[in-house]
Amino acid sequence: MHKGRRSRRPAGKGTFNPDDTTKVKHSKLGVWELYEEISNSQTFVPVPSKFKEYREYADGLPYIWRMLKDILILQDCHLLLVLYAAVTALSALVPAVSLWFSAQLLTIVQVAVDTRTVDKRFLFRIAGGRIACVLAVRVLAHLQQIIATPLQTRVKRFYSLHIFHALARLDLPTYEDTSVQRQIEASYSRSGYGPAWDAVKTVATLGSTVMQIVSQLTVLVAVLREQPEGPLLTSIAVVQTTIEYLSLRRYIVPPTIWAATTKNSDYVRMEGLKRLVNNNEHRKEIVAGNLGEYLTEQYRRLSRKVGDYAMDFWETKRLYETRDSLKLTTFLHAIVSELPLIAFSLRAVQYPASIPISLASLNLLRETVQGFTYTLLNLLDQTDSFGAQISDIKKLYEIENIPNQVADGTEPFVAEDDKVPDTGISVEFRNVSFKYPSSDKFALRDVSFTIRPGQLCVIVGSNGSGKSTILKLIARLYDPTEGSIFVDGRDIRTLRLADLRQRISVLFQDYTHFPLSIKDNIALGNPEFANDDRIMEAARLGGAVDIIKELPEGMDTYLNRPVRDYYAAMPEGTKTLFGRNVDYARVRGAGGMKAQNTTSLSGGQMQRLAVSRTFMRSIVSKSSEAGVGLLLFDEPSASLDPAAEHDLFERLRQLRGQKTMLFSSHRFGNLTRHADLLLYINNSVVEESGTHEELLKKDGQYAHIWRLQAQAFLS
Ligand SMILES: Nc1ncnc2c1ncn2[C@@H]1O[C@H](COP(=O)(O)OP(=O)(O)OP(=O)(O)O)[C@@H](O)[C@H]1O
Repeated sequence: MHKGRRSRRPAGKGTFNPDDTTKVKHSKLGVWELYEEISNSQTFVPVPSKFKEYREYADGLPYIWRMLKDILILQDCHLLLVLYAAVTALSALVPAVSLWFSAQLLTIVQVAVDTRTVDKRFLFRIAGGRIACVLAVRVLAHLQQIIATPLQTRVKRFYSLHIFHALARLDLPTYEDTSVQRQIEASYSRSGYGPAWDAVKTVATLGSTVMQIVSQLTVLVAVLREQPEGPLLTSIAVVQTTIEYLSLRRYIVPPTIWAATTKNSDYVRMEGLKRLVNNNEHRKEIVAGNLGEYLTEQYRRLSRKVGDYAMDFWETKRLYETRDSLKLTTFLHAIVSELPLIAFSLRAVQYPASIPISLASLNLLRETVQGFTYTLLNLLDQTDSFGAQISDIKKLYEIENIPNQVADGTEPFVAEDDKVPDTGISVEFRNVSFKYPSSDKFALRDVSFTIRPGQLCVIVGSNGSGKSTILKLIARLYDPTEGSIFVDGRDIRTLRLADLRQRISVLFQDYTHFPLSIKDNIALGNPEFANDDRIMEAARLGGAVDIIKELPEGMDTYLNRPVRDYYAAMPEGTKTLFGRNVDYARVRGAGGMKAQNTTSLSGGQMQRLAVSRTFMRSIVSKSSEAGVGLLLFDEPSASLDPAAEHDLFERLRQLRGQKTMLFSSHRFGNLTRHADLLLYINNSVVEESGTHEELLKKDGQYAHIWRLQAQAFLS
């Protein structure tokens, strides 16, 4: 992501269509195509166009108030905040004091011209005062930093927790919703300290800028009033300030909405080749395929073809900006900024007696105008970004209230008297159809079936037929588009989600390995119930004990360490560091480098760990803690070898007791023969259902595929 200025307006509504030439300006920068929204605010109309924006921000103000209240109750933050405000206010006053000293110097010069005498003590006092001002700026800036550090860390910690909680509670369709994703994104600011701290800083800077302007203006008016050329000086100051502001603004304001892409296939290919040789993942193929020379030749050819424009977007943009800066307007600006000097020279010719004082006034004026321009510019800039920040803060607080799309039910669904039910849970699908939120296609169409308590049901079907979807709907990750699902005769939409999920255990086909230790990965199957012995038992049942023993840190091993090691300039002989392999490709890339942080296991080994987690949840907890009555397994044996698969099914059968079990599989055999109910699903529809024998007798698709697989096995 671009580290420069952020676009200062919050993302608006509507869409950005690069092909719409009425609204979007297209330019070509080297290999890049830049599309910029033609925005009215580009033509400088600051005040009226901003009113609408400000009104929008106004409804974010209550959130700022809430933020301040939240920050004030954090440990010591009220004191720190008061100190921070005090130091900021003091720093804001320094320029005016410094200006006042400059004016005093002017008076001394004036007196000297008139009387040919200098009050030396007064002069030293003033000079001392100016030096003190310079020192004060440094000291105050340092103090501000010292106070800000603990403050920003605490604010950041507080809001990290806030965001964590807001995210952890989101359900799947809500989390996948792009508008929700955008809202989440806004709650992280580019500065890295979160929108809350950014806003605090902006409020402080805004206040200090206003103070600076008012105090400087007061001093300036007081000083210039006593000058014979007062009105002339003031008008020149205003003109010059405006010109400077406008010319600076031209460079500072980026178009609000823009996009850049490259359609240069040679450049894209070049970048692809670069990644290919830089990434360890592909090294095996490069070496085995003897691709080194070929790749270099390709790269050389492309590099020659694309030429000097083979630059990333920001480099290209900088290049073009440098060229733009040579425009006529920049020359004009340079000339205009010389005007005061010319005006005063002419004046001096006219009234030679006023030369020293005019020059001194001119100097004072120039110094002030400079400071003034930047302060003013800052103020306008800050009100802009402050508006955007208000809306970010609003989003930050609103993520707490994002409603989950799968609405919670109200009825309890726990075992009566906290006892584990002896029998499993029954499941019924009644005319269920379902489309994923992001898709127009039905993943399930009019599916109806009933699994009685304690039955073993296997759903078979080809890839993409809808097997996993059935399991996801039972766990209420999504709600059916049409029809209803019942567990123990009760509509799952009426049941409390936490209760429902507590009584179901699911092993997903696309299970993921959490970036935590193996121990945590297993324990999270049922964290409240977990202890070392139970985790070990779950690992044994999942067939993962041998794999874990092989690992350097056993149960405490992180397969994906979420925190990277950083190192630089390692001698080439250092193969491992902190027990992990040193990644030289990354060391080469930059100074301090993130290190390789994965320990690889095979697909089957990973699956055993995932199965152990499921055992932790469903089987180990035979006592009342979990009360699981329904086990859902989505292709649990897909990556297991036949012996491991056989063992797994044996253990599952022995341990499941009376619980209802539902498997999805596209392998026929071991499991399907033992099933009480088989559902053969094809193209989103349940086409056949019954026991293995019944379906063989029926001689339909199931029988056909069964015979195909049996033949393959026998031949
Ligand atoms: N998150 C999703 N968003 C949109 N479409 C999806 C999503 N997940 C699955 N689908 C689509 O829904 C249909 C059914 O998918 P499902 O995962 O239930 O099939 P499956 O029978 O389990 O397949 P496999 O044997 O490959 O696991 C497929 O067409 C798939 O592309």
